[in-house]
Amino acid sequence: MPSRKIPRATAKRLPVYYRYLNVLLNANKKRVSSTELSEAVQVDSATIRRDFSYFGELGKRGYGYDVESLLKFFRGILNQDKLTSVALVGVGSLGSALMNYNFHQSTNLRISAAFDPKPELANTIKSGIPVYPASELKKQIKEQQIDAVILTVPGDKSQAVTDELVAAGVHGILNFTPVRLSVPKNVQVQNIDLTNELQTLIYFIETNKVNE
Ligand SMILES: NC(=O)c1ccc[n+]([C@@H]2O[C@H](COP(=O)([O-])OP(=O)(O)OC[C@H]3O[C@@H](n4cnc5c(N)ncnc54)[C@H](O)[C@@H]3O)[C@@H](O)[C@H]2O)c1
Repeated sequence: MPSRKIPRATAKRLPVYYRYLNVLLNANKKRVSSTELSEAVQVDSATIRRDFSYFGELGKRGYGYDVESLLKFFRGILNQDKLTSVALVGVGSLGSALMNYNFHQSTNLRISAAFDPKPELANTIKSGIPVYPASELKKQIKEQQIDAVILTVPGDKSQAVTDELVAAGVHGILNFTPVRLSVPKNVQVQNIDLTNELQTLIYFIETNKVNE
């Protein structure tokens, strides 16, 4: 798949489209219009058309989009065809919950290694995932060729751990810590901030009430 520069907001919507297209496929639907898609995924149809336009001519005017070919196309982009191993760093409350979840519904993502400095956790298997001592971080990440990491360490440890991850060759960090990490240009950081999400939700609840 050639690499294309697409806006981050578009990239974030792709898995949403992908999941809904799978629902349509399972319901034996052959095609979908951008209006139908828009209602189902709650993204306005102009945005959907613009998102899809980054990937060339995917649909035909008056026909809509062919569900199967769209899915095939997105599967390629989202790497759904190959198993992606990620590591988790920081096996505390949040880290343990994510390990227990381990993307069971997804066929292509799994946490294949976890790291923590606590001696009682080192070299154990937790939720089916090997936990290595933090001192082995660099070695294991390199050996297992892990590209993406879920970061669930305490905030004050996050930058030092990030520097180690970058040195080990990691290219993406899903950052659950409240710290804004500093990384080189070739490393992507996706910040997950539950407070932010909740505040956004509350904002929309209030706005909807005003418009009711
Ligand atoms: N984004 C969110 O919505 C959200 C929600 C809850 C917590 N958090 C954040 O997630 C992080 C984890 O929270 P928690 O409640 O699970 O904390 P926790 O203290 O239970 O777990 C942190 C774990 O990191 C380990 N650790 C410390 N230094 C490490 C290192 N160098 N390498 C690997 N592991 C190391 C600790 O031993 C511990 O097991 C915190 O930064 C917290 O602020 C974020």
